[in-house]
Amino acid sequence: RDTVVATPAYSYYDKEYLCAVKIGTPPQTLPLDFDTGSADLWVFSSETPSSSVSMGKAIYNPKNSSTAKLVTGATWALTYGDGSSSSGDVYTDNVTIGGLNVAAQAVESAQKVSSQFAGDTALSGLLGLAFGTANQVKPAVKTFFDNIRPALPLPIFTVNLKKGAPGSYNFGYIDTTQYTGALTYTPVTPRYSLWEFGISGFSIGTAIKNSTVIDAVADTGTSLLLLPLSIVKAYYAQIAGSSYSTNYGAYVYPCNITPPDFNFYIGTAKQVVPGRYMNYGYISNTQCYGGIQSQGTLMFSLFGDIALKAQFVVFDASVPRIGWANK
Ligand SMILES: N[C@H]1[C@H](O)[C@@H](Sc2ccccc2)[C@@H]2OC[C@H]1O2
Repeated sequence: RDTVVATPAYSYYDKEYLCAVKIGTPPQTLPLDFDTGSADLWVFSSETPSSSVSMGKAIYNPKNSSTAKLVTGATWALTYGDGSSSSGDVYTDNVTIGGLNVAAQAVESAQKVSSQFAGDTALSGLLGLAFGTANQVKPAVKTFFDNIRPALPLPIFTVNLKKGAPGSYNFGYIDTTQYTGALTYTPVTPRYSLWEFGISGFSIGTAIKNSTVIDAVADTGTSLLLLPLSIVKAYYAQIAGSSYSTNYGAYVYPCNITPPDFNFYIGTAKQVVPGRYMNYGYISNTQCYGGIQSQGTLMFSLFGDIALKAQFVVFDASVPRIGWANK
């Protein structure tokens, strides 16, 4: 039974959520972005070029850990959906999250990071919570969740992100005080080693349900809610004064308007993303960046933080399946 606080970084628009992770002996604490959309635990380290390490950023230094061991010959390289990338070598070391400890967890040390990571002054790395088959270390290593799973009462973790406030990741149990109503589960098909599921339909504001199966991935490492272009257009058609900004490559809307709710259905259960959650930030004192954007050529929709922060979500590896509840 373990809980860890997820604090929004850049909290004026909740770009990402970071959790304190202790690595090494004595422990070195780093804020990591728990990412259900990838499966590698990598960190800024003493091996990361200093020009890529922003002032004050916490880094992992294996030389200061009596339990660090280099995994000879192991390497890793990642390119994420947003084009960011990182790569390096691998250590094993003690990793503790909340009260859960893995003695010889693979910790991937960054010897190279792309500009998106170098420019991110908040995070010190990522902790992947997708299925282990997505891990990019050669030869492959286990994810934190795969290592800790046998020690958990249930093979699950839950995600309770919040708008502009700290939420939590819980491992091994469901805290029923974190949601309202019922949890509704639907199967996960990990064909890309991701938490991929189907929604049975959607509705905008108070309109009736549009029954259409949509293939989606629950991704805590993605900030926005990315949907098929037809749905995105129908959504912004409900907001007077909204438009597609070629400057930003995104839909924007007048900040003084509260957008409609976006509702998605798990089976017959209606899951609500309130319109007040849709402001992803001011781009001027009148225009705001919409939280819903097009998934473009992606083969699935991406339920990122804009949707996740409105929900309580159970990532259950036993079936696998995913459970959703309003809160
Ligand atoms: N699963 C996601 C991942 O966590 C991020 S990597 C990232 C980059 C910069 C800042 C924070 C995180 C990237 O965007 C979508 C997909 O890839």
